[in-house]
Amino acid sequence: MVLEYASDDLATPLDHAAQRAVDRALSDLRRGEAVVIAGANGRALLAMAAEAVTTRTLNQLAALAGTPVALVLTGQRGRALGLEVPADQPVRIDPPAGLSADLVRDLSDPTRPARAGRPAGAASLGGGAGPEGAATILAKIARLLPAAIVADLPAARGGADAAGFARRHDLLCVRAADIVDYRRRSARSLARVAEAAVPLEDAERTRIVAFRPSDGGPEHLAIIIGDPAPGQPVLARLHSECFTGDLLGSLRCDCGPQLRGAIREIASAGQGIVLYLAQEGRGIGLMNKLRAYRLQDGGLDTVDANTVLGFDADERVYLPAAGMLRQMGYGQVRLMTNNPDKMAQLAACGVEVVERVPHIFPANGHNEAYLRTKAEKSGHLF
Ligand SMILES: Nc1nc2c(ncn2[C@@H]2O[C@H](COP(=O)(O)OP(=O)(O)OP(=O)(O)O)[C@@H](O)[C@H]2O)c(=O)[nH]1
Ligand SMILES: [Zn+2]
Repeated sequence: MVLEYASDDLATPLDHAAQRAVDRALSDLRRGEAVVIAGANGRALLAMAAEAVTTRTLNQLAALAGTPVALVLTGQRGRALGLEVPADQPVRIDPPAGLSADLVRDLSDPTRPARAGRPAGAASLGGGAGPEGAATILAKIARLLPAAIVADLPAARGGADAAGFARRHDLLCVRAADIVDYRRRSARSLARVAEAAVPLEDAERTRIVAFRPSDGGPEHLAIIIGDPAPGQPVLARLHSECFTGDLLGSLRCDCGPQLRGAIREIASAGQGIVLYLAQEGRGIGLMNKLRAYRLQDGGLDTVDANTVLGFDADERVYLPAAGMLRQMGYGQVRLMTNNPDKMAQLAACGVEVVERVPHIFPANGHNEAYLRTKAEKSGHLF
């Protein structure tokens, strides 16, 4: 997922109302409630997270909209179900026999015991995301399975005035375009909120600077070791949160050694920065990462497990990282990574990568296949 830095990003004022609407919609979605998503040309949908659906809420949604409910999946999930559809376009499934809560769960969650077959009534939605695509993006940002139940809101029912319909039924109305823009805007609203010295076992001269977006989105940390000079290339590690590896010492990945190793290496170089980014599970969230592990235990590799769940192989965005570095005065980095995509994305977000510093740790008896897949499929340079 590439979200490029746009040169007018810092100049245009943040649309707080748009960000607030998306943020509130995220929380409604996570509670299993419906939201109204307004697209272009007066099209509007009622949407609900597939993961939270029950027979009762499915029926409520259909009654409220007065139209049949459909399931929206990502193209990745559609392909995993045997549909010949583009991976990057949403798929809408209107089964002729209707949808039950069990069918919704089986089609959207590959960790369920019942293996879903190829669904009937599926159509790929080309030509941009539209409100259906926005519904899957909303589910992703909410760290849910990337699937939604939707029902068209006909004009006669209030679809032409989606905001009015939402108000009458005590629902939130959010614009599809604002959902699509949410992460880019959120990164732009990051501000330093707290800072303290935190001497570490391996790096005593360490400060932690905490960043928070003004829209209630995820908070990220800069771990600053020594006194790296602003305006000069800084030795930096962009570390994606990994609860299992960083905190518990999980042997399924290489994150624990990479985090501690980066701190040690930067301390011995004298100065540098570790950004600790809230993008657990390559951006799919911890719950979904555990689902991906489950699929890996069934034989899939780390990339296929993500796509079978309906995600891209890597859902991370680096705008927050770039924004933090730039706010602290660092426009150039010597990046500790084996991942060429990380370098390209940081560069696309306006931070120059002047050098790649390899960041390789030995396999541990459990993560050989994981590391091999990163090299073979994700282009990691080991
Ligand atoms: N979805 C998913 N995420 C994983 C899996 N294993 C580890 N992760 C996550 O992957 C991220 C670790 O990636 P990083 O080490 O930052 O980056 P990288 O792409 O490996 O590149 P490097 O900079 O070379 O380390 C963390 O967010 C982990 O939680 C997995 O099997 N599935
Ligand atoms: Zn990990």
